[in-house]
Amino acid sequence: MSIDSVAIIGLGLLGGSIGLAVAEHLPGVQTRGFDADPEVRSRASDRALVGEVCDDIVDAVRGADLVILCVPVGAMGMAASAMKPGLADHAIVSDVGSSKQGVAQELERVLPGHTVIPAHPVAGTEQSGPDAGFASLFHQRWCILTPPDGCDHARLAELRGFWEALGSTVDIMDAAHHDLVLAVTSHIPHLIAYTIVGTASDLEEVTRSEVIKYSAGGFRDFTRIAASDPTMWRDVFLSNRDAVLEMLGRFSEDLTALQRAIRRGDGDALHDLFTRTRAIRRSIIEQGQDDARPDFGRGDHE
Ligand SMILES: NC(=O)c1ccc[n+]([C@@H]2O[C@H](COP(=O)([O-])OP(=O)(O)OC[C@H]3O[C@@H](n4cnc5c(N)ncnc54)[C@H](O)[C@@H]3O)[C@@H](O)[C@H]2O)c1
Ligand SMILES: O=C(O)C(=O)C[C@]1(C(=O)O)C=C[C@@H](O)C=C1
Repeated sequence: MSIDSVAIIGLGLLGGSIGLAVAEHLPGVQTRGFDADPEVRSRASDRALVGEVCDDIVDAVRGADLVILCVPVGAMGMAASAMKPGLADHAIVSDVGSSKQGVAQELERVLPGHTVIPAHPVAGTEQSGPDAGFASLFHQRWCILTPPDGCDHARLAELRGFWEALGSTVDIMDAAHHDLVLAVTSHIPHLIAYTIVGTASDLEEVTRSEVIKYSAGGFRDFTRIAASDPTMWRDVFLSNRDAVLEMLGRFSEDLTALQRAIRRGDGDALHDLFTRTRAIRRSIIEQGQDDARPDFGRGDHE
């Protein structure tokens, strides 16, 4: 079996980028797409995000070898259920959701007997919608596959090959482990950004518009992350609740330790931590994992 046709459900940042990346890297592969929002469908047609934009989800998935759900994690089950009547028996059903355990359970429940292989391309921006997608989003980025126990090796290899063709490096992981790792590396950083920007805007009453006016450096970076899509992130925190709460407990303890170091004037503790974290940043850059987005750092990203 090979992947000759792909159906993309949800034509926003992720879905649109997959469509454009397939056109660029796998020109022989047909793409069809569907989005629940008619305005998104219209814009997706204008931008030719997929070969054919369908007005009906069942038509979009009919006969497709691979179906990729690119909707918020809270909408995965509903989309899977709606597309079910058109789904071919041989199709691989995958997704791009930012959390994996809940999505996997939902897809297995709705589509028993189908080949479900959840995935998470660890690639994105704070932008969303059909105008946000670009073909190189997955270049030099990880894509984590979380196959269920007993997953067919050949089907897994097909999905791996698909993501590698789009420029990603693929890793295989258990869904629970994925959710714990991503809670630390992605979900809690977003929560911190939402918090700091929210706190600053609450303070604005007191400091007038100074918070916005002087937000040139660190705070500005936080505002980029805090501009991320509210629906997507609401769903991520609801679906990855246990891992996020576990890691948040750990984070709060570390924050309290820092608070104590500042109160006690313990400069060594502060300096030690900041030295350790600077080394981590440097090792990320040395491994060539710095931001690969095409417009990042050019100043027109925001
Ligand atoms: N944004 C990121 O940085 C990023 C990165 C990796 C993974 N993800 C994951 O990718 C998924 C999509 O995120 P995005 O950033 O592309 O969001 P987006 O808002 O840009 O696009 C999502 C699209 O899904 C559509 N949609 C919602 N419910 C639907 C349904 N039931 N049927 C059909 N269409 C429906 C919406 O109309 C919207 O156009 C999410 O699960 C998210 O967790 C996002
Ligand atoms: O770079 C960003 O703006 C992102 O937020 C991308 C990011 C991340 O946290 O790394 C966000 C959510 C994902 O599921 C994967 C990638």
